[in-house]
Amino acid sequence: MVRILKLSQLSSAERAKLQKRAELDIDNALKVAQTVIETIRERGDAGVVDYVRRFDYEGATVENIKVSEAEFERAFHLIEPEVKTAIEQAFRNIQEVHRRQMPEETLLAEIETGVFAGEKISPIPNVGLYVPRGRGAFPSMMLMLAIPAMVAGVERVVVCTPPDKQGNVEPVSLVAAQMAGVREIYKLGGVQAIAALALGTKNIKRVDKITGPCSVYGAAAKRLLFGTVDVGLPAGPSESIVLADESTDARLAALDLLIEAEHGADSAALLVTHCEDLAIAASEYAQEYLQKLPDWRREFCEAGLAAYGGIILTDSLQQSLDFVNEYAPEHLEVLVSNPFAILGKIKNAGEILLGNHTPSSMATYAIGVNAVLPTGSFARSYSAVSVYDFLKRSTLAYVTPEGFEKLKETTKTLAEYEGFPAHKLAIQHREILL
Ligand SMILES: NC(=O)C1=CN([C@@H]2O[C@H](COP(=O)(O)OP(=O)(O)OC[C@H]3O[C@@H](n4cnc5c(N)ncnc54)[C@H](O)[C@@H]3O)[C@@H](O)[C@H]2O)C=CC1
Ligand SMILES: N[C@@H](Cc1c[nH]c[nH+]1)C(=O)O
Ligand SMILES: [Zn+2]
Repeated sequence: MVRILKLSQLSSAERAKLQKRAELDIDNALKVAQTVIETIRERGDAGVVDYVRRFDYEGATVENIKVSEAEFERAFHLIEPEVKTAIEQAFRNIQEVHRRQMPEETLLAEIETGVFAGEKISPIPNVGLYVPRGRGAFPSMMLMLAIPAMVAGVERVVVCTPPDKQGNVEPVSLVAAQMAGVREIYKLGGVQAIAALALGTKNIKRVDKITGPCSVYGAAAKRLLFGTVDVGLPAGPSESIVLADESTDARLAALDLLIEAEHGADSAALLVTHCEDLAIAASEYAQEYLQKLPDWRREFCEAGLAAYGGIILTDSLQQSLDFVNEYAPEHLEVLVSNPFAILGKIKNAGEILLGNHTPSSMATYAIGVNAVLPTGSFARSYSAVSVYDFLKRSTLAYVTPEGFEKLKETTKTLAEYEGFPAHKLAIQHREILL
């Protein structure tokens, strides 16, 4: 049985534990990350290689941690035709979604007569993408990161992704990277990847921004290197809420509960409902579906559902919605009778998936929406990865002589009040010089 927790009977400590998710366990990873970062800072490429050897691939050398042309080529021979077709459809949809996101390059509007203001959009010049590979292969994440970066026009896109024990990068990820136009890939995972990208070494030029989901080790490295590099959104252990009412098919609720649960023992998968019959039925179905998973994935589900997840029984749909908004899940599936009717009440969620035909696995692979999403309650303020992660905005202004006349007194008055005489002088002298 998947545990059923009655919300009104939870102590504030139990609610806080649910809310906090697996971020609880980052302290140990921070210690590991600190040592690795210091070593890489001092020893550069040699330090990077030492840690690849220790954590991922014993045969790593300074030369072979970069994916070679031969490896790119070989990946095309290793991919199964149906996987290639699937990647191609995913690619098209992700590209289409992100092309539609692209804003106008320049925006300049007349704010008052002769006063033009707006912004100019430019890509970030150097970006590092982290594509995980620990408890799964993630070519889908390669697409989700590389496509918006390319659509945004980033000049240098570098990818780090862990090698397997034989030193190989997962081949479908290499095909996906090539489709998106990425050619600079290093076989680095966890802390050594984030540190190399943030600090730079002789062989790996530093980047301006790193983005991509990772386990607790990468997350710890990002936390320590915040300030050295832009570390993007916090995208950690997967989490989800399936929101259900009395109309929901308990089998769908149970199936979708397991989607996020299977990522790892640190995943938080919740089913939230005010309907007790549904809660009990979904718990039983989930138990049944768990038997269809291989042992290691089932064990992930069981551990995560017992520690951070389960079924939350509320008193009403409104209380369920309040819980959702407080929790701010990465993924939210709305399986209630009329999902559009409650859309306006959903305030905090990385992704909102409406109705019975929109399971989160489809959003991860095929719809085209970005599946790299904020976790750990950061959906309260962060958004899914998008072209905006790879763009920055410069404000832009142009004032005509007529506009200058309109703004000069205000500028002088405020400069005087704030005590900045040079600010005022620049206006006063213009009145004489121009
Ligand atoms: N929020 C989002 O949008 C997404 C989140 N995810 C999450 O990202 C995470 C990916 O994690 P993983 O699959 O584990 O891949 P990962 O690539 O982040 O982790 C593997 C790396 O961790 C390092 N590592 C492993 N054990 C270590 C140790 N004892 N000490 C130091 N370093 C160690 C190794 O260098 C290895 O390369 C999962 O939690 C998954 O749920 C995945 C996709 C999307
Ligand atoms: N659904 C995942 C992403 C994923 C990629 N592959 C499988 N799952 C997430 O929550 O973040
Ligand atoms: Zn997933």
